[in-house]
Amino acid sequence: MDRILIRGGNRLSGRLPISGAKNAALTLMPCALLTEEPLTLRNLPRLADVDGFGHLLNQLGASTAIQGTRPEDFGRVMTIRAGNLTSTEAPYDIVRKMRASILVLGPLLGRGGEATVSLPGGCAIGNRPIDLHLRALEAIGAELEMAAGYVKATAPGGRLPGGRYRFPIVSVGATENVIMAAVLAKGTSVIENAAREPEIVDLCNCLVAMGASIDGIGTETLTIEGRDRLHGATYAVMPDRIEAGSYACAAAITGGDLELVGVAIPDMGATFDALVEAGVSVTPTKDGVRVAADGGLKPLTLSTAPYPGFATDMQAQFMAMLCKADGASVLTETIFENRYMHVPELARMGADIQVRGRTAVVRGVDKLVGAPVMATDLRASMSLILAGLAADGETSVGRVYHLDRGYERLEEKLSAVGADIERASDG
Ligand SMILES: CC(=O)N[C@H]1[C@@H](OP(=O)(O)OP(=O)(O)OC[C@H]2O[C@@H](n3ccc(=O)[nH]c3=O)[C@H](O)[C@@H]2O)O[C@H](CO)[C@@H](O)[C@@H]1O
Ligand SMILES: C=C(OP(=O)(O)O)C(=O)O
Repeated sequence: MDRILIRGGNRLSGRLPISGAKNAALTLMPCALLTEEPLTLRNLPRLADVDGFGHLLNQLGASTAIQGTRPEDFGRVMTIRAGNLTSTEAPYDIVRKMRASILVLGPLLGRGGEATVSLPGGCAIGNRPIDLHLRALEAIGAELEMAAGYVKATAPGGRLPGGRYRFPIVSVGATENVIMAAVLAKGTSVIENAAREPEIVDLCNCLVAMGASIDGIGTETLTIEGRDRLHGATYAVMPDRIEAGSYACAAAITGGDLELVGVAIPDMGATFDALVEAGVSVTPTKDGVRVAADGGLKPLTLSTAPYPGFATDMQAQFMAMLCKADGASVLTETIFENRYMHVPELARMGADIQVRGRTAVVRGVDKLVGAPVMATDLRASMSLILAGLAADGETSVGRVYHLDRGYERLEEKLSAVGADIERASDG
C-alpha cells in the first residue's frame, strides 16, 4: 500500500492549479443517465471516485470514453453515452466503496421509472443515513420497497408525477437526487429548504443545458417543471472549492505564498473570510487568487454549517492549520457526528486538541513534529498532509487511497511549489 512521505519545514510558493470539483463531478456524471444522447463533461478531475463512478455507469450499460487529454494535463474530458441501459441496479460492492453511488437513484427513476440501489451504510465520519433521499423521492411520487439491504424505487405507470417536499434539514445528496428525478417527471415539483452548495448550482446549470426547466437555482426553493425528455450537452465541471481551500491552508501553515489558479472566488466566501480573520492575506489575481501568510496565525472560532456557512469538508484542514496559531481556537462540527478522527493522529504530531462532544479546542503549539500517521477519511488525510508540511522532520501518511478519492495528483502539485513530498510504496 502507498504512503505519502513529507519532510516538513519548506515554505510553499508559486502557482498551483485547481482541479475540477470531485463533489460536482459525482453529481454531474449521473446526469448522463437522464438522456439517450451523449453528455460530455470537461475538466473532470482524475480521481479514484470519478473512476469508480465511471465503473458504476458502465455496470448500468452506459459507455464512458475519455478524449484527447495528455497525461501531463490536469483534468480530462469524458463522454458518457447512456442510450441503451442494461441494468437499473447499483450493487453493494460499488456503493459501499463510494457513497455517492446513491446518486444514480434519482436519475434512473426519472428516466425509466425504476431503480434498485444498495443502502450505503455508515462510514468513518458518521452514520450518513439516506432517509431524506427516500422521503423526497416519495414526495414526488416514488414507491419504495426495502429488501436485503437494497431499496427498490418505482414510479407508478413508469413516470413520476412530481410533487412538493420540504427538507427538515439541509442535505446536499438528497437535494441532488430529487432534482435529477424531478426533471423528467410528468408535472411540477417544488423543493423547499434545498441545499444551496455551489455543486448544486453546477448540477442545475448542467441540467438546464440539457433542456431541464429549473427555477430558483442557488436559492432554497427550487421549482422544477418536468420535461418529456432531456438532450445531450457539453459541460465543464466547476473548480474544486475544497481542494482550493485545502491548498490555501497549505500556504497559511507554511507561511507561504501561493497563487491558486482557476479558483472560483465567489464560491470561497466562508473559507476566505476565515483565512483573513486568521491574518492570512487573500488577494484576487488575473488567474485566480493569491494566498499569502507571514508565519503568524490568529486563533479562530468556527462552526460548520451548510453553504454559505463554513464547510464541514474544510474543518479538518483548518484544525491542522490552527495547531500553529498563536492561541486557542474553538471548532464546532455540526454536520457529521464523528468527524474528528484526525484528532488523535494530529496529537501524535504534537498537537494540543481537546474534544468535548461536537466541539474541539485547539491550542496552538510552537512546533509540530513529524510522525507516522494513519488517514481515516479524505479530509482527515489532508489535515495530516498539512501538519506534515509544517512539522519538523518526516511525516509518513498511510492509507493514501483516501486522498486519491479527492485530490488530483497531490504530491505533484505540492512538490511543484516547494514541498518535499513523495509517494512511496510499501511493496
Ligand atoms: C459527494 C458529496 O457531494 N459529498 C458531500 C455531501 O455529502 P452528503 O450529500 O452525503 O451530505 P448531506 O448534505 O446529505 O449530509 C448532511 C447531514 O444530513 C444527514 N442526512 C443526510 C441524508 C439523509 O438522507 N439523512 C440524513 O440524516 C447526514 O447524516 C448529515 O448529518 O455533502 C456533505 C455536506 O456538505 C459533504 O461533507 C460531502 O463532501
Ligand atoms: C465527505 C466527503 O465526500 P463523500 O461524501 O464522497 O464521502 C468529502 O468530500 O469530504
